[in-house]
Amino acid sequence: MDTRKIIPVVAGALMQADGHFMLGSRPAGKPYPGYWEFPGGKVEAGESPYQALVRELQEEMGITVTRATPWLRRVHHYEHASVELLFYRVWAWDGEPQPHEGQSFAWQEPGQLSVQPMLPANAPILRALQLPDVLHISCVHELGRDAVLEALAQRDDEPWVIVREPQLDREQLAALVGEISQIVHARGGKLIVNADPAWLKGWPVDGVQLNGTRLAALQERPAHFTWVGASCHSRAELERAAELELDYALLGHVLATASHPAQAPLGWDGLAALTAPAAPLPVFAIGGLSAANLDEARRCGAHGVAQMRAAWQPEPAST
Ligand SMILES: Nc1nc2c([nH]c(=O)n2[C@@H]2O[C@H](COP(=O)(O)OP(=O)(O)OP(=O)(O)O)[C@@H](O)[C@H]2O)c(=O)[nH]1
Ligand SMILES: [Mg+2]
Repeated sequence: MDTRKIIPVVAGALMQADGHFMLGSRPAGKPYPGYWEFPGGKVEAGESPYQALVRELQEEMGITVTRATPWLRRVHHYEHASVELLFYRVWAWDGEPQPHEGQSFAWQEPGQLSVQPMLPANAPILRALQLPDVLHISCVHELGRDAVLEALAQRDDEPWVIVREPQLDREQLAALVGEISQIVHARGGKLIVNADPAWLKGWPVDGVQLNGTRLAALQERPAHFTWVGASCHSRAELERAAELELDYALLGHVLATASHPAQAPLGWDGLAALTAPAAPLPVFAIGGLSAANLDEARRCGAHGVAQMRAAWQPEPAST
């Protein structure tokens, strides 16, 4: 075990509306010069992490952060130091980024990095930026197959769909997944299935979603899937999912939902408490939510939201 002091660090991903984000190069004279990172630095004594973020981005790039939300937490042991990194996503700021320390800045597209090398601790963070804002969870057991397929066919984005239909046997699930795959993949989306990973061999899927029981039984991340998520309800489950290096967790339920009438919802405060100071892996808030709850979910430490019934119903007019 590493007994060295762990240095608290904050870093911010400046976000554009289309999902592009900014990296900066580390200046000469610091550890890992020339490596690309999210701008930020060490938290000073007496500062909150958020205050440190605002100060670092002011000092290093001359911008004033006006809106940022906690996103991911990660401990990494370098040869020069052990660090606990709190990553924020920065949604709004005043001023134009200026290299105050001789660095370079580059806007990057998720999954298509044009600069290198990256700081070693940041691989999972860069991968998290490929995740969408919203996951759509199938609801055939309530709304019927036709309603779900029709709603999907009408989408004009690249939807990430999780098929979760515990009432279906393996053969029925395979048939449904085949149909949904055609629509999702024609749109450039991703398809994840909540089932025994062993069932999914050879199926046209991009990932597997593990329920709590499967997560608890797992010794390592299931192989052969690009994306692996888990359904979590507690801090212990979140930590376990992060240890297994899974890609995301669904965390809920946040609001009262028809599918879990007997259990009390977490509420927004409960969600924030479970992720504070930042989640160990990307969290999608779930439970009675829709895309309209995205800002609130992010304020409470989530990466995004997972929507179930709302995914297949016409979107309410925005207010
Ligand atoms: N800023 C930043 N630091 C990161 C990231 N990822 C990561 O592992 N780190 C590590 O966290 C530490 C941050 O320190 P820093 O050198 O930026 O600190 P600083 O701005 O306060 O610099 P200073 O102490 O030279 O004034 C370094 O050990 C760095 O390697 C990242 O994305 N951004
Ligand atoms: Mg720095």
